[in-house]
Amino acid sequence: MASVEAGAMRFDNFIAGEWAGGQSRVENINPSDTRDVIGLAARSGAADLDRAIDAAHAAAPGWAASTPQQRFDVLDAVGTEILARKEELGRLLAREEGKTLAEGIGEAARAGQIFKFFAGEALRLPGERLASVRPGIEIDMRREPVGVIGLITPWNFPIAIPAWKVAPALAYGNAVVLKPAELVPGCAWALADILSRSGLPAGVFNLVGGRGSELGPRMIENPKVKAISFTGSVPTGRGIAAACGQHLKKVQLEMGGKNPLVVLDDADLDVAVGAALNGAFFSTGQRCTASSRLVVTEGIHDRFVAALTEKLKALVVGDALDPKTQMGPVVDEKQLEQDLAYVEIARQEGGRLAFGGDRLTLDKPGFYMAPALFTETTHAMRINREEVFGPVASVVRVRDYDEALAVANDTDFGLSSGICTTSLKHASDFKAKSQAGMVLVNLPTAGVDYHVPFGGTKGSSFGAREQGRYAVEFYTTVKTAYTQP
Ligand SMILES: NC(=O)C1=CN([C@@H]2O[C@H](COP(=O)(O)OP(=O)(O)OC[C@H]3O[C@@H](n4cnc5c(N)ncnc54)[C@H](OP(=O)(O)O)[C@@H]3O)[C@@H](O)[C@H]2O)C=CC1
Ligand SMILES: O=C(O)CCC(=O)C(=O)O
Repeated sequence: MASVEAGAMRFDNFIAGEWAGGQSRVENINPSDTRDVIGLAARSGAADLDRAIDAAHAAAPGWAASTPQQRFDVLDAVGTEILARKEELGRLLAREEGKTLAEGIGEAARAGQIFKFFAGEALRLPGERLASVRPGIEIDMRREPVGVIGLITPWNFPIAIPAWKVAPALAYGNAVVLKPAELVPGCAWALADILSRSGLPAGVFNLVGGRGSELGPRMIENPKVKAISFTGSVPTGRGIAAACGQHLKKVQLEMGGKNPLVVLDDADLDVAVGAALNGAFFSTGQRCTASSRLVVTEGIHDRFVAALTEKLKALVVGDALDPKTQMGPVVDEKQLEQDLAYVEIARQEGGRLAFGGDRLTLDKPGFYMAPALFTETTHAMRINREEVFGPVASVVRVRDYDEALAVANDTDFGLSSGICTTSLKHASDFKAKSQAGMVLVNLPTAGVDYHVPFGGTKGSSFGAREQGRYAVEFYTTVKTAYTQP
């Protein structure tokens, strides 16, 4: 068994049950210290992808015919190994993505729990039986695997997002080709390594590294691929949806967010500040569920801003692997430039920079930035309309709950939303009227459970929900069978 702690690693493709290089190799760089080359990852060409799809296509019927017990055993074994190795995997994750060590370990554990959850779901494949409107006929509705599914994943949750796509796909009897983000090949490779020893037949799971802009369109065009599940940016997601429409392919998209956290006058200040700090800045703000808009009523506004600013001053930014670090680096230079550009845009729009927003020079070369908090912003400003995907949050001051709700809903996105209040009336009203797929009361808008549906409304998501029991919708197709006994 290869160890992910070993020096310079090779993150190969995994195709038809065998490890293979791609067309070329690309360096996997540590964003906390760019001198640290974690490994060399396969950059695949069209032929590599085609081989992976062919392998999945050949293996799909066998896996579709596997018993629930076989599926349970594989997924349970994968979950057990991930959980047993969560520190080591979390370390690899923190090293390649820049999340803190604690966050990395937490995410690895979440991936293990997801496999355990879907191991159980493999035993509980739902079906339905109804009487026919015609006499003497029985109807049953059964769920069958879709076939070969292409999974395209982003860099910000390098093990949890592959896990929450791969685990249900396998639990419901599909074969998969996983194309992870090029920035984070290590975690996908580690997952493939664990799957390779899980008893899964060759070809059911395939890993192909490489450029999404080249491999993605080719994957969608291939008639052997029956469905695509994607998490990433809005423009890429829209392009994938259009291409899948062209090829009449099932598609599921999880994209951006501009998630509001409403703070009302009657909120517990410590709870509100804690939720904002965690929701906006943990994981360096690189979460589609990040609380990037802080919508605060005027009675608590100044106290909230002062208390949050104090927390930000004390937040330790540094190397993700240093246990003292509370916020790691941004994932790469391109994302850092995007974050800094939005700080400038917000300044020019008239936002007041209450804290941070500068590139930080630490004792090692990395993509460090001070968390940025803007105040005096309006919801018409670009900083409140476009996803930054970094440690940048802006406060919008509002009169009362009604205005807060209107501002919270005035967005093209609808992934998650939150409210901090001690009023049951306002909490209940917000849960009913917030136009988001996930609503949280007195909690951060990010960091959600693994066993319940994940997804949003409006421009944030498209297609069936991910995670929990609801994942069955995307990863199966329904057959209606009539019998006259
Ligand atoms: N909602 C979310 O969870 C995420 C949102 N984002 C947002 O996206 C911005 C850009 O990040 P980025 O990583 O470039 O996001 P992308 O949407 O470009 O990447 C997500 C995944 O899609 C792949 N991909 C890229 N182009 C295509 C294509 N044409 N067809 C199919 N797949 C493709 C990527 O591969 P490759 O890595 O090779 O490019 C990656 O695996 C961020 O600044 C952030 O705003 C980013 C990550 C996650
Ligand atoms: O907040 C979470 O728990 C998950 C966030 C996520 O999936 C994402 O940012 O892509």
